[in-house]
Amino acid sequence: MAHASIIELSRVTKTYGQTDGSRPNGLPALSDVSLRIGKGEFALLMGPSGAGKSTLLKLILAMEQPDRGTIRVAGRDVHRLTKGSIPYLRRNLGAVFQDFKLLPEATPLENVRLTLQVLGLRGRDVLSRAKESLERVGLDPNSRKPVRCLSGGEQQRVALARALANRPPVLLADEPTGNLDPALTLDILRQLELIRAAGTTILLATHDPLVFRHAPASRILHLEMGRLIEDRVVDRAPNFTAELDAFGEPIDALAAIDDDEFCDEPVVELRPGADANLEEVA
Ligand SMILES: Nc1ncnc2c1ncn2[C@@H]1O[C@H](COP(=O)(O)OP(=O)(O)OP(=O)(O)O)[C@@H](O)[C@H]1O
Repeated sequence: MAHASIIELSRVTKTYGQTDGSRPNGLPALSDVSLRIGKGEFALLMGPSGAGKSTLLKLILAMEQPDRGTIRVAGRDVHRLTKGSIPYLRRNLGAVFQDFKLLPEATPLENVRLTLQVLGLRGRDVLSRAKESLERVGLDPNSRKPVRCLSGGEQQRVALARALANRPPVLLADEPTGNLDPALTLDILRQLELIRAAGTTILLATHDPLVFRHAPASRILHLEMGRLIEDRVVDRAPNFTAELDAFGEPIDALAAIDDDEFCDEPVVELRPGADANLEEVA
């Protein structure tokens, strides 16, 4: 089925400055990359370490500038946006990076709520949206635990909830299952599939073969040495049950982890407007 494009790269090349530790000889991190991702797709960006996956995501987020080429999100060239429009772009793109930088002393709800405030949301909407997005990823919005007491998988879910709280049409995820065991990896994939089924376009970068085998992707993009060597439409029905049987773990492994013995440290209350914390979330 043809989709209208929501992300479009046209002949994009990106070289990092040679003085800051990039590849020798100024080899581009991305070389003449063109691709389109349709609305509602689940695109998997594969490739070994150093292939250029994070660079591609950062270019879409306008965190890096291309040397050449154009990058459009929902038809708008993200590198020609006025400064004032960058927050607009960020609001439309949810992002989960591996170093998800949650506030360790804050509860999941505080983490999500503060991010929404940084994005400029105010009023009653903030709390209800924060709660809704935690519920959406299967977490209890009323949990009083600081996130440092949560398991890796639970923390990753908080990061996902934070990226989704603003209901962005597109979710960019860079190794969102890094450091998670196989059962939790599959659990995150299941969450992502639910998010996609609710209408969010997903671009997930990974070099994890387990993710490659099980992500319910509609498109496989393969980068190597900065070049897009494969762009293939696939039709994969989500199926997490067979692999879980093999691991002998229940799919809802997180529910079992979430018990009070895990951490009994008190929560440090964050006051609304605690600016020192806001900077870390942004
Ligand atoms: N800020 C930077 N400055 C200089 N070189 C960089 C920078 N970021 C990335 N690179 C270089 O660009 C190339 C692509 O890196 P990138 O992080 O995009 O790859 P990746 O596929 O995401 O790898 P990984 O899976 O290890 O994160 C690598 O050679 C890397 O060393």
